[in-house]
Amino acid sequence: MARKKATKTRTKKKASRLRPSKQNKVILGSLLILISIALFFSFISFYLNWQSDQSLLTEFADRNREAKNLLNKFGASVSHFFMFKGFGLASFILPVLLCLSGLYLFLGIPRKGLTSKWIWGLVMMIWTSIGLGFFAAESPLLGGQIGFEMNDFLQDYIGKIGVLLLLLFCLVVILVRFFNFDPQEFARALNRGATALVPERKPKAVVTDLDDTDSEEETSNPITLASEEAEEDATDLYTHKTDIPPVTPEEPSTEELPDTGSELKVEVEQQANEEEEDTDVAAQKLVDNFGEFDPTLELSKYKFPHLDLLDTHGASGGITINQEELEENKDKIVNTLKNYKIGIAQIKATIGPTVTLYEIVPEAGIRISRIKNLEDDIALSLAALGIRIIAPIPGKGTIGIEVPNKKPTIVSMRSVIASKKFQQAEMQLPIAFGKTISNETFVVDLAKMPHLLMAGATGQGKSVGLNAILTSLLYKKHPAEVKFILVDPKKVELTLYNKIERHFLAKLPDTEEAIITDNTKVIHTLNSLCIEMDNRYELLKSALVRNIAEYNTKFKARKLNPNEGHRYLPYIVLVIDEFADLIMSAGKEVETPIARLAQLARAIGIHLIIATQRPSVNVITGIIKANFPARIAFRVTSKIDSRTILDTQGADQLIGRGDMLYTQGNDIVRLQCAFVDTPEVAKITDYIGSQRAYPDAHLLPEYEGEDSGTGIDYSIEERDSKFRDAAEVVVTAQQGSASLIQRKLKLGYNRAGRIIDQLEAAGIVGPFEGSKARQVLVSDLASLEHLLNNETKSDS
Ligand SMILES: Nc1ncnc2c1ncn2[C@@H]1O[C@H](COP(=O)(O)OP(=O)(O)OP(=O)(O)O)[C@@H](O)[C@H]1O
Repeated sequence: MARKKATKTRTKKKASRLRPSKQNKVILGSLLILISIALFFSFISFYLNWQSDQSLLTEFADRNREAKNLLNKFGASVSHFFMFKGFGLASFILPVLLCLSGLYLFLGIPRKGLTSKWIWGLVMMIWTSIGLGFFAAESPLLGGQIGFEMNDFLQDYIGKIGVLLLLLFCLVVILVRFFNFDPQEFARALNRGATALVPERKPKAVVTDLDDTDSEEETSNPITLASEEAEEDATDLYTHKTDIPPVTPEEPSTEELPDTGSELKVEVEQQANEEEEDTDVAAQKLVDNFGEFDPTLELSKYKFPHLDLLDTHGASGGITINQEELEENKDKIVNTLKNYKIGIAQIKATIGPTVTLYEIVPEAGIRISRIKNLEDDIALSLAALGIRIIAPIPGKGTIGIEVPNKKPTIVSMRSVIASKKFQQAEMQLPIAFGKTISNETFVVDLAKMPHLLMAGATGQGKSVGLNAILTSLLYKKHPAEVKFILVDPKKVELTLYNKIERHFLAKLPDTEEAIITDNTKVIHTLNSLCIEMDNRYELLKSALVRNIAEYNTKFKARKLNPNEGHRYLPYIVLVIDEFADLIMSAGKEVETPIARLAQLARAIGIHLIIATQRPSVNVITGIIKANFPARIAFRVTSKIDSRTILDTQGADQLIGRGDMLYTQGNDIVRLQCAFVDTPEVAKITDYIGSQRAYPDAHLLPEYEGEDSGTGIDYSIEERDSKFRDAAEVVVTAQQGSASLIQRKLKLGYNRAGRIIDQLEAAGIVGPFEGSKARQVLVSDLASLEHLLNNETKSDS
């Protein structure tokens, strides 16, 4: 054992001895620089004295003879070898290369790229030597013996013109590959005209910019310069940065920027750049060779559904204005308010598809609460259902009274999909919900919501709303970009989407149907989604990005290696149609994973849409509500239900048939949901389903059912006093084993086993997996804290 160690250290020592130390690099570097200087001078003096020194070449050992070369006999011999026998004038490239290598070593510059400089240097040496041999065949000293002989050799085979063409071709290769010469850029520069090429101009611009020494200007300088000159000229950036200090002292206002600070900044930036450079260059090469990664390539012929699959539902597009109705309602409002001694200074109407908004400005001195209290009286005098009073309208100094139209206009899905707003939406997951009260198409991004809670009494338009969401996404997204998980306990609402299983749906491995209709499968799917979420977080972490959009951009730019597990991540949208049914029968088993997903899944592209008929507190629990800021309320039957879903009343005053309120945290917007009928959905799914598909639905990670463990249901009070400590140990170590808890907390085996069961019941560790340690379902301490806090809140 000891001997092994000794040999190991010996080999290590050997290896480090072979690698030149810092001092040795300086010594070697200076030696190379000095040799290059010696060669340079001896080459120069060779041209002046070669004739007189020629006779000495054979008498190198004779100490009495002296050469005229600056480096005496050594200089004369070496120069003769390189200049006369070798490459002629092109030999000057050699000291340049040696000097460059010396400087790299001396200054400790990373040797990346030096080899290619040597290769290109040698290529240029040969090319110049042949070129000079060709053009100046009568003075052999210019091309050297190699140039002359190679010329001779080539001419024997391809003739003079052949050699000339070959030389020209090599010149192009050198210019393009080594000097990055771009003929198009050159042509553009010529086009810019002579004025742009006035030599004084560019440096002047740099100086004025630098004079400003504004931090923003500093960063913008290299960009403008880089685009005008060479794009990847990193040294340029460096030089401009170091140029800054000499200019700044003249400006009194920039004194607070000390020299050392700016120097430090340059160093740090350079290091970061260098690290990234490697992957960036490799990725750029891949992109150059294969183009950006295209996730849609597998189904590249996929055709998006077209507008004709949707119906107009008799709506011509605009809304018909009934002038009489308008006047009548206005008079009624004014008279009712007059009866209560409320004067109106101004009244204005905005006509929407289902309701008309009358905006009134009361006379000075009238209290808003008085109008609000008259809601029922106004409704009575207008003899209409669904009157809603908004006092005041946020952002405006007016009071709004919404009165339903006698003849509502259907907002067809076709009209919202065709709208410019939806077509041009630059959103990750655009959804066209319908139209606002002022008849504008309302488009929101599901990715920003990031989860949606939808409630409404039966028959008020929930299923149509869900179809509108799914249709919006089907019209905008390629099958590679988004996947749906559909939970449909009623078994009839979402069955049509079965046809697009292999295009757009995701499911658990080894399951027949992608659309989930029974509760155990829902629990498994939710837990599998949690695993997918953790996997995605791992991927994001290793890619050093914060969200799915950045991750996918990086993946498309080929900066992430698929061999390391990276893959293009589609968005996943989980739709649960009847949540009440689910939570009533499965309780915590459903609530816990949903809460976890809702809390954590936003950044990694998993979004939840939950719809329920019964928006009571035992269905929409505190923990769920807290994590679903975006909510939609269709008509509900009581004010309490409206409060549960929206935190305010209003949903009880809606008129049904797609009339809805939408909130994303602050304001509440009244919308008319777009109408998409079942035959239209059938047409869309048929259209998509008939196209070429993936071999299978998108597969979610496997989840081992915890059938044996479902009986464990510890309440919070029953938990062990060391429960929290144990949870922290398990999450920190990311290892769910009883023996770990036993060791760390010094507990007996039975107690540790009990705690593990409690951790499982709390959703912190996964189920028992035989000999393997249990999977830890919480990724870090912050998430654990969050989970436990929410648990206590929802319990109280
Ligand atoms: N946006 C809309 N525009 C016009 N009519 C609508 C709209 N939404 C719903 N309706 C009408 O209301 C009926 C019921 O809608 P829907 O099936 O969506 O209700 P639901 O809330 O899902 O009911 P349940 O909970 O019983 O399934 C539809 O058949 C349709 O006639």
